[in-house]
Amino acid sequence: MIEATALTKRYGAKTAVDGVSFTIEPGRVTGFLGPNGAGKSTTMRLIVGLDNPSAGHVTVNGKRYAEHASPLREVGVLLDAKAVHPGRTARNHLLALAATHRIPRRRVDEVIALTGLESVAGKRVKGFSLGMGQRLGIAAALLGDPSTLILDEPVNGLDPEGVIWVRQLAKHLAGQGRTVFLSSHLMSEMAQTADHIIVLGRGRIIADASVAEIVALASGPGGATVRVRTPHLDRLASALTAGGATLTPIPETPGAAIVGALPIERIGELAAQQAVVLHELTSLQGSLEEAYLALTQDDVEYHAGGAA
Ligand SMILES: Nc1ncnc2c1ncn2[C@@H]1O[C@H](COP(=O)(O)OP(=O)(O)OP(=O)(O)O)[C@@H](O)[C@H]1O
Repeated sequence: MIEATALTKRYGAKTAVDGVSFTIEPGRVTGFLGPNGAGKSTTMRLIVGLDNPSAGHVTVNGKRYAEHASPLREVGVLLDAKAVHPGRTARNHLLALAATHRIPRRRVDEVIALTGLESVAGKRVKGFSLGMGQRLGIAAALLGDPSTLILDEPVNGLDPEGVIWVRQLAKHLAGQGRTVFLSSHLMSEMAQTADHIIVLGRGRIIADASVAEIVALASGPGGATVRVRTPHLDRLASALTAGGATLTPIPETPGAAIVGALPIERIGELAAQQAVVLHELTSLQGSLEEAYLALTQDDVEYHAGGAA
């Protein structure tokens, strides 16, 4: 179990993590979602004592990371898969780690097999692809057979087969009663992997709930989340926000926006009243990806009168 209380990290004037409190429970996969720069990596570094908090505290199984007699046996961590001596072979890297933590050699072979690295274990790490490096990082995290796993962007660089492998591994480890905490910016991936999700935005917790609850939360009172696309977004935005809707443009798709707090039928009716042509009107209930977008993009939200 990981418990953070009012955890804060400031770098000069920048507050990377801003008074965050959460509990990561054992026996389930908890996803840590947030856009780039939200503070996910900083939070993970604070958990494992690679950085000191400016305020607040965080414990793993009731103690600060550094207070554990053998941290590698308590907490397995993948933070930066490139932090490996490039001239060493994968097996020697794992053997060196095992030796410093009095972990038996046979455990090295076990994690090599578990992570599918048998064919490259004797090769130097500097020739490894990003995906192979990620597998080696996960092998190192598993070495001490820890009850808590913290993996920062573990599917980064993996091929589709590797992504499914990480997904199954995370679920399997949680099924054994371990605490599994994974970060990602891939909402669709998290929806398939995590039982519980914490969404971080600009250093603060936006949501801490099950996938289903997060989708419902983003839908807001009075209606599901709906995606619209029109050549006349400004006119539609005025009509919808006047009708009580929230509207968040999707920057990558001109004319598209996520609409909340208004039923899909009412959105269609208001568009018709204003003679606004719709190229798309889609109900997004059930899509964590769109929910996440609506939750984290509130800074570009149209408000009533703001889009005339
Ligand atoms: N050592 C540091 N010195 C100064 N600022 C930092 C430092 N580390 C992180 N930051 C800043 O803190 C904020 C949070 O960064 P962090 O890396 O934790 O975010 P993240 O959610 O993990 O994003 P990403 O997915 O891009 O890594 C960013 O604005 C970042 O620039």
